[in-house]
Amino acid sequence: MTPGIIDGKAVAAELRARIAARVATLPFTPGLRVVRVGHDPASGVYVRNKDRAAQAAGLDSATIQMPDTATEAELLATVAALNDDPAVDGILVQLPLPPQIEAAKVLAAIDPAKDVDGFHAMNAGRLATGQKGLVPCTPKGVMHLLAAARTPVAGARAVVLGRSNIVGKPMAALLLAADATVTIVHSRTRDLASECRRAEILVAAVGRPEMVKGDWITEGATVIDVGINRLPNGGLVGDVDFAAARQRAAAITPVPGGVGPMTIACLLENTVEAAIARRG
Ligand SMILES: Nc1nc2c(c(=O)[nH]1)N[C@@H](CN(C=O)c1ccc(C(=O)N[C@@H](CCC(=O)O)C(=O)O)cc1)CN2
Repeated sequence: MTPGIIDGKAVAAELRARIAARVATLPFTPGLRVVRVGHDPASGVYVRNKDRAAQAAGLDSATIQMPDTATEAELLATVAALNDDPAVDGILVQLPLPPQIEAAKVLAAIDPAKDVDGFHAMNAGRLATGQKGLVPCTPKGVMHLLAAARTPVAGARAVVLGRSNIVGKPMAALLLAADATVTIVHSRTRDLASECRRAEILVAAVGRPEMVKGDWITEGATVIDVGINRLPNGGLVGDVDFAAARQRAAAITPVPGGVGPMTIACLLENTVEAAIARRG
């Protein structure tokens, strides 16, 4: 591992190996179903990678492909059938969905016990109130990366840039549960740069290419870049200006190869947790 660079691929590979070892000891095979609607190319890559990783870990995994023209009612009927299927422990509906389908309605229809994305309001509420539940994969992966980088979280000043239901809010809740002092900042925050400079842990999840500049980083901070932004030339960059930020950060995640691989590893972790909770 390059000093200061948090190798998400390596941490994810270790986690996937631990999960595979755990699955091998179970008296049942955890089942995962990923539902993809339409043909968004990036979603195609992510869904394929999820399926491969799940099968490699010994899960019973399959993708349900629905056409671009699928209606909300058809998707809800698919979710209902998966809710009722005893062989299925985890259900994930890949986002984004086509415009004719209201994502919130579909996510609310997933059985919270099978909601391996952790997006259902029941699981979000459990996380917010410190109860056990399924936790969204990307923020969960970030907590694993902080542990791997040996970044102390308890008592640390953590700043989360972004307030989405999928990353920003659950990220803040997890950091708070780990006793960090947490600030959420966003596009309407006054003087974002000064707020970020206060961070000992900075998590950028805003979806704007290289928005976080090198001089927003305090010397010795741990910087976690959740952004995956595709440039017109086909390259990928995060939300942080990596080259500049790494000069100041004690530890930083690259893009690609940082948080992304952890999202998939944590999906497997959630599926196994859901299976154990459901099947005893
Ligand atoms: N239902 C969900 N939909 C989406 C989620 C999610 O967690 N649940 N997150 C993203 C997409 N995503 C997983 O679904 C995801 C994105 C990126 C990666 C990843 O490993 N990225 C690589 C780069 C890959 C590339 O070249 O494009 C990396 O960062 O190294 C994994 C999963 C939106 N939808």
